[in-house]
Amino acid sequence: MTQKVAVLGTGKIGEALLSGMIRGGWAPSDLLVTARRQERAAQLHDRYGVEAVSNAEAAKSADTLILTVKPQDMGTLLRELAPHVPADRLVVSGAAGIPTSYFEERLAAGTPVVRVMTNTPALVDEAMSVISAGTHATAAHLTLAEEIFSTVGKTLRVPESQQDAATALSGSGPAYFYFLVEAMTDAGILLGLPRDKAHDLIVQAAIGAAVMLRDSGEHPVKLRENVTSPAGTTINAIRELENHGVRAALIAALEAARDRSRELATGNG
Ligand SMILES: NC(=O)C1=CN([C@@H]2O[C@H](COP(=O)(O)OP(=O)(O)OC[C@H]3O[C@@H](n4cnc5c(N)ncnc54)[C@H](O)[C@@H]3O)[C@@H](O)[C@H]2O)C=CC1
Ligand SMILES: O=C(O)[C@@H]1CCC=N1
Repeated sequence: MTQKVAVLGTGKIGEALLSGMIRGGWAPSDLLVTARRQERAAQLHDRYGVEAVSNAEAAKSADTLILTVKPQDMGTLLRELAPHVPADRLVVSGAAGIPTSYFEERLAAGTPVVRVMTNTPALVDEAMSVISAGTHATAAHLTLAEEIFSTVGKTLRVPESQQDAATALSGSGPAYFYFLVEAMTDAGILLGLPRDKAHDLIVQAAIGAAVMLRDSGEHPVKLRENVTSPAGTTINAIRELENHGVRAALIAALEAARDRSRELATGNG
């Protein structure tokens, strides 16, 4: 049976997923989108050939509803959707923080809900999408969610109790790397390099390091030791990183992101 999938609230994440699904072989005629503004709906239709409909229409005609609005907009969207969503629809939430119970309380009894935390590298098919089942989601629902999100990268199943931590690590994760690249590019300027060259050097170092982390099978400590020559340059930099508490700062930063994800649990955070 053909699955009809609707993406509701098609912003950055929703569009990344939509384009990935189409690249992954989903027919635009099996996809629906909703958007708040008419111009956005028209833009999505022009770009991807998908039909843009109202939220109520999507709830009636799609088998799977993927909700990609901001956590703060989820309550409003659910109030709009609730009267129109039959209990056999699979509801997939892409929102940070909001637990599956939030949806289960607001939709028809027995509605299967799957919670997914993806990240923006979905735009280049390098996402990590972390997937958890709600009370009524079956193995088949999880498999379908994996099929959908695997069009934009890797997927990983975790118990829902680990979703806030996953959000702090991989949902927000790309931002930390961009922040580091920005800071190290500034360092390059301090050391006298032109900004564009400093940027290229750091980005290629990041790509090289990322590929080695993924493909070498070595522990990150070993990879770092291989760069760190006795009485060499790297150990001087590492000492400064430790002196400035960068490890502790990162642990505190991710703990703060995890706490914020918990706060968003009401959807009104
Ligand atoms: N940006 C990121 O890196 C990540 C975001 N997320 C989650 O994805 C969700 C979306 O985030 P973004 O794509 O960054 O936000 P966004 O603001 O780009 O997209 C949300 C879209 O929802 C639309 N919208 C809001 N209420 C609506 C309604 N009632 N009906 C139809 N459309 C409606 C907005 O107009 C907007 O286009 C959030 O819940 C966020 O927690 C998850 C992983 C990473
Ligand atoms: O900052 C946020 O709330 C979203 C969720 C994970 C990444 N961006």
